[in-house]
Amino acid sequence: MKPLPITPDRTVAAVRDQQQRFMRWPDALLQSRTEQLRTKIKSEQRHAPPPANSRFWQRWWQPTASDAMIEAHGLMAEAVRRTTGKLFYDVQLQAGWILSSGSIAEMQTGEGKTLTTGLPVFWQALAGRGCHVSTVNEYLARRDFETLQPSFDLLGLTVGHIDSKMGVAEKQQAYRCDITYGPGYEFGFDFLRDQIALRSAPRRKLGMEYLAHLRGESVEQKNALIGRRLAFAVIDEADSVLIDEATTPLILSGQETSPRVGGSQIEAYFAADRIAQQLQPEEDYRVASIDRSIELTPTGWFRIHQHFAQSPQLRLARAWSCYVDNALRARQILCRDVDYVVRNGSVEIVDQNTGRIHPDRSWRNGLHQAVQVKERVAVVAEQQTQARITRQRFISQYDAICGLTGTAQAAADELKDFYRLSVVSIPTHRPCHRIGLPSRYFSNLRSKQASIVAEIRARHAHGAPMLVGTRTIAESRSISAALHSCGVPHRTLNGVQDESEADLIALAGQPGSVTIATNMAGRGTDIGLSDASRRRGGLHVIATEHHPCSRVDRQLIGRGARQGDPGSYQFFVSAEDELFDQTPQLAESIAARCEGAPDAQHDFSSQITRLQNDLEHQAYQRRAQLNRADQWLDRVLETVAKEAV
Ligand SMILES: Nc1ncnc2c1ncn2[C@@H]1O[C@H](COP(=O)(O)OP(=O)(O)OP(=O)(O)O)[C@@H](O)[C@H]1O
Repeated sequence: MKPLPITPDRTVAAVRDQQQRFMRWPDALLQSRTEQLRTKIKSEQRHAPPPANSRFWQRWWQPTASDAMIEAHGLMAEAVRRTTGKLFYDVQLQAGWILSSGSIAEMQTGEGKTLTTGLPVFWQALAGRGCHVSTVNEYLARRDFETLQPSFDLLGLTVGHIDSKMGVAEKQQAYRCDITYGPGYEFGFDFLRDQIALRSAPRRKLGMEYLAHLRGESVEQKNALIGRRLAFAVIDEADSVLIDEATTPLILSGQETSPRVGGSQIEAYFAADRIAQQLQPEEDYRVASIDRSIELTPTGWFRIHQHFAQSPQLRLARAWSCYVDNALRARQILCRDVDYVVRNGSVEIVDQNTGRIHPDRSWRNGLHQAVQVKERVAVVAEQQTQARITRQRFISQYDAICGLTGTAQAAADELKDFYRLSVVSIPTHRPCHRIGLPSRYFSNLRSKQASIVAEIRARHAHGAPMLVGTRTIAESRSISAALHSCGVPHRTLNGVQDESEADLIALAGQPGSVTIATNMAGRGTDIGLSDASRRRGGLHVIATEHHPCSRVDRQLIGRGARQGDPGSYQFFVSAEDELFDQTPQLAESIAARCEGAPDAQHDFSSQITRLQNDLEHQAYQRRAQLNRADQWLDRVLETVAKEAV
């Protein structure tokens, strides 16, 4: 599909004209018009030239931009109006056009991306090849699905939703729909599950596929696959998925069926934990500040092997130093209520990007077991990796994608280089009234937290709703405990709370409401304000530290002052924040200037921006390296395939 010339005004006017026309039509007529469009697009598809064999997107037929696209957008806009009572803003129609043209639309936080996705999704779903709406978590997948399901129903399209707790049959049903909502990682895991099924399925004899077709059986049913061909995806929070998580692999594990070393393996984890507690930092091992990797010194190396020689009964599945490395990582690097939580007698990983807890995930190669030993919970068998894929590589399996986010421009070059996607910025619907208060700096964490609590108490007295964004669960707990002790009522959203996420968010915009939240309330969370809250200045966001990536900071402050509402934010920074781990000079300078005078007017914002830029550049280089490795792998696979022919 060729990118369309962007003529926002003409496009918006044309879609509005179509919608005006449809406003007079009864529901049944909208449905039959959808059916006609679907037939037209399918016939175009049948007569399209064969696929070009390129690696990236748009290698298969895509519906071309035409009057049909304008009409489809008009139909969807009208269906949304009838089912939600909301009339698309001009900026949403513009963004819809950009998305249907296969680009990334940068819409500021709170501008209504959920409804906007309906436009490209409806358009692409007409081709009947399945369209995925990929969100960053299950809560958003369900919320967005429930928001737009009535509109798609009205137009006669089928729509489903997947989550990690569903069984195969339920998922298959959702995947057979025209549109499927789900968290991006779950689409990836299902893809891996299908790859495994395909690998182990017996090869069919020539003609069997056709016979199955004549019997009315679909190939997917025959193979008991979960999903189907990856045709088109709309990626919500595109920068998080395509950039921040690009190098995080999706790993599908299965329980180890034949443990290689039996019960003495468990003893090895414990022995490694014992020696790890005896090793001395700097003398026996060093922790690298850049990637937090652990390196044993020659003395440490000697000590661990001396220890091993005294335990002849230990039988190992890997080198002894790996056990000790895991035990050191578990003790020195991974922190409870930061990297993981301990719940119901098991260790559950916290996703650092989303703040969500994933009970079904585990660290590999014995690290998870080392953490279980440290926490003295039951040690479970190691799991074998069955299949893995990087997110970057998984996304490249789609024929075409488009995406939305509030923070894409900063990553525009990378999106172009790696994914061949252009970024188009969409203006805001109403002017933004967000007020940024000067950051406050402290020499240590203790004085920072005391000031945060004092600030919350003072603001609470005036009744403005507040969102306090913390980096870790531990910090959310610590601020919560401090507020308890001074009698400030509040709620906590950190993945281990008892209340439902939706209920907490529904209350967060009420006057006087104080919500302490980890990254769970970062991207996508929509905090609705009451009129009384607007009169008190809207939502005030307190960010308890800077994230290494400035886009994550912008997402957090973007929870307030949405769509022209009032709102404000302020950062609290301490010299002991994790951000400064790699720049001790900056930490020392903040500590020295703030010592004894925490509220003096200091400004380190330009140094912090520079530091964030440096860290983002380092992360970019890691992703570029992975991308090169992926391209190399593709070339190898292509060569192997050619030689096989
Ligand atoms: N056309 C519209 N008319 C009225 N309200 C709208 C319209 N579009 C969206 N909204 C409302 O605006 C709010 C924000 O929408 P939404 O959560 O989709 O924003 P977002 O851009 O996805 O935010 P974020 O960047 O935080 O993910 C919601 O309450 C939604 O119902």
